[in-house]
Amino acid sequence: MEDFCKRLPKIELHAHLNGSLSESTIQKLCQLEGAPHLFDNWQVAINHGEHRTLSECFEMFKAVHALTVTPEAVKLATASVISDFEQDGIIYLELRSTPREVEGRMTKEQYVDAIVEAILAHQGKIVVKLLLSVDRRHRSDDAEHALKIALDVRAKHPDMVVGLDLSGDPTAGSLDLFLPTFVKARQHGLGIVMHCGEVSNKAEVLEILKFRPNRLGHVTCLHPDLGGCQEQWKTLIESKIPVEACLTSNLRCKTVPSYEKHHLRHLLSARHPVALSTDDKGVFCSDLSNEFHIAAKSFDLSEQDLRDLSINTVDFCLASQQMKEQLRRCFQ
Ligand SMILES: CNc1ncnc2c1ncn2[C@@H]1O[C@H](COP(=O)(O)O)[C@@H](O)[C@H]1O
Ligand SMILES: [Zn+2]
Repeated sequence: MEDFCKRLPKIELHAHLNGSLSESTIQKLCQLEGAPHLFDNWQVAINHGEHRTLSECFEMFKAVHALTVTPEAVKLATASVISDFEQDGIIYLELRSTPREVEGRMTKEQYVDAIVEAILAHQGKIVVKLLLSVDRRHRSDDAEHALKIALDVRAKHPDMVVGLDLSGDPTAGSLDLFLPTFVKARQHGLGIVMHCGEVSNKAEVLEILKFRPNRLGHVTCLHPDLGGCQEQWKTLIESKIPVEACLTSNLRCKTVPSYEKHHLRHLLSARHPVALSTDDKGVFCSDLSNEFHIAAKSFDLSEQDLRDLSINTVDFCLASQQMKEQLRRCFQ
């Protein structure tokens, strides 16, 4: 089964750039920055492993963000992440990242340009699209800025940026601050993906479901067994909005008690559209093949079930119809 999961062509729709860096990429970035001690910081943070809480997970990103501080580093990081996904059998990747500036070294525009350059320079077969993230800890101006950058990049490279994401510490910020930007993004034809219900927050979950993003990330605390309630769960299931299910991420952040009790079980039994996703394969040390394998073991899925799961994910991509047809042909 492990080998089958590796060989199965897969689609990754929920991957944060700075959360997806492998140990060897982190090492290269430390060399580039001339700062070997930053590798020690990263190792200390990653070795915290199993015992992390959600807020400690967010500490991990600081260790990585200390390394992707120049356009050159961002380009190297992006190129490595794309190659890693390709080697894991990913045929289509929607990579997301939060435009970040580092005083005196990189503007947000340069940050995003570096990602775009790395995507354009990649020689392999994997198709890569970009989503720009809005961090809940930031201000509404930052969200507007992310939208502007997304539209500017789209003007230069029409098919590259496919949407806007809402992410960041789920205990910070408020949806209302950013909703006007997401409304505008939708009017401009961008796709919308939102992290939803990583912590219990009924009012916000219902507001997000009402807004109807193209896809939802996590939806962890909606089911009554996981801190939610019937109303949230029923509204989700009736919405039929595809869910990016991140098994290991949720387990490692301790928002679900075990794989077996993960809400993916309920999503599968309700035949809800789902896309297995890694979230942060570097931080949580699990690639997409491994996530498929875990799903198979935890929910008794057959090879055919996994094949169907993977193929059905094509429908939830934010790419053009033409690209979706191309992906379906890949599976055939
Ligand atoms: C664990 N679950 C999660 N929930 C919410 N946001 C998350 C996340 N995992 C990652 N991020 C978001 O992605 C950023 C890192 O990648 P980029 O610098 O954007 O490439 C984090 O700082 C956080 O804002
Ligand atoms: Zn995420």
